[in-house]
Amino acid sequence: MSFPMKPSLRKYFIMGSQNCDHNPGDILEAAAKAGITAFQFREKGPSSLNGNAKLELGKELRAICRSYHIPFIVNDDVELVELLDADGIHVGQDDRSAEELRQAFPNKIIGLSVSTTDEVDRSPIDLVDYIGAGPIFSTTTKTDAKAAVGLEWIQTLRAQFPMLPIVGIGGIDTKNAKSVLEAGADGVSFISVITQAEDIAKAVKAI
Ligand SMILES: Cc1ncc(COP(=O)(O)OP(=O)(O)O)c(N)n1
Ligand SMILES: Cc1nc(C(=O)O)sc1CCOP(=O)(O)O
Ligand SMILES: [Mg+2]
Repeated sequence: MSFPMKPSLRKYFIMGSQNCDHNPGDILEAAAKAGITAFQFREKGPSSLNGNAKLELGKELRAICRSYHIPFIVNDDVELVELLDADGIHVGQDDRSAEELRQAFPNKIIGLSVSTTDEVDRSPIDLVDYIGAGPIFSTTTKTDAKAAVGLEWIQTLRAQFPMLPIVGIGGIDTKNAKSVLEAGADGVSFISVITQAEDIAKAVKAI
């Protein structure tokens, strides 16, 4: 299935079991029902699952995305992309290169993180489908996140790449999401604003 890139980035939810204090499938189902436009399976960091447990959770979350017709993107794990027939993969500067991924997956969505102009200069931007720009605001969800780069980073990227699909990430919540779009992003990606929400539907709609 193919997905239009910019609309898919509008409300891009990211999650792994390590982010959840109750069933991840129930959280994704509630978020999908409420209108998220893409999902990234990011099973990573302290207390995350490995091996078969990761695969089984991935299968469950993949099926939910299929039933809501939203792209299912895997973070980092190339093998899992194949095992789950994911719609795409998101990688950072220290992960598998976008060149290799484009060769392996000519028709899948490839997302790449960029946080500095040096990273942009080193990256094959023309080979990827979208870029993740962040952390826009400070975040405690990713333990090795860089210092916040601010909304100026979105403005800089948008000026350099007028047509490129861009999604902001890091510390995005119901109050500041609009400012990320106003700075020029096509969408926002977020974890804790949903996994820690008392009312997931209300939070997705507010974003
Ligand atoms: C949409 C989006 N943007 C950025 C990231 C961060 O990717 P990366 O820098 O590879 O860090 P990890 O997520 O792998 O810890 C992302 N996952 N998604
Ligand atoms: C996975 C991730 N990547 C980031 C980056 O800046 O590249 S920030 C981040 C965590 C985002 O979680 P929250 O929405 O809870 O702040
Ligand atoms: Mg990564």
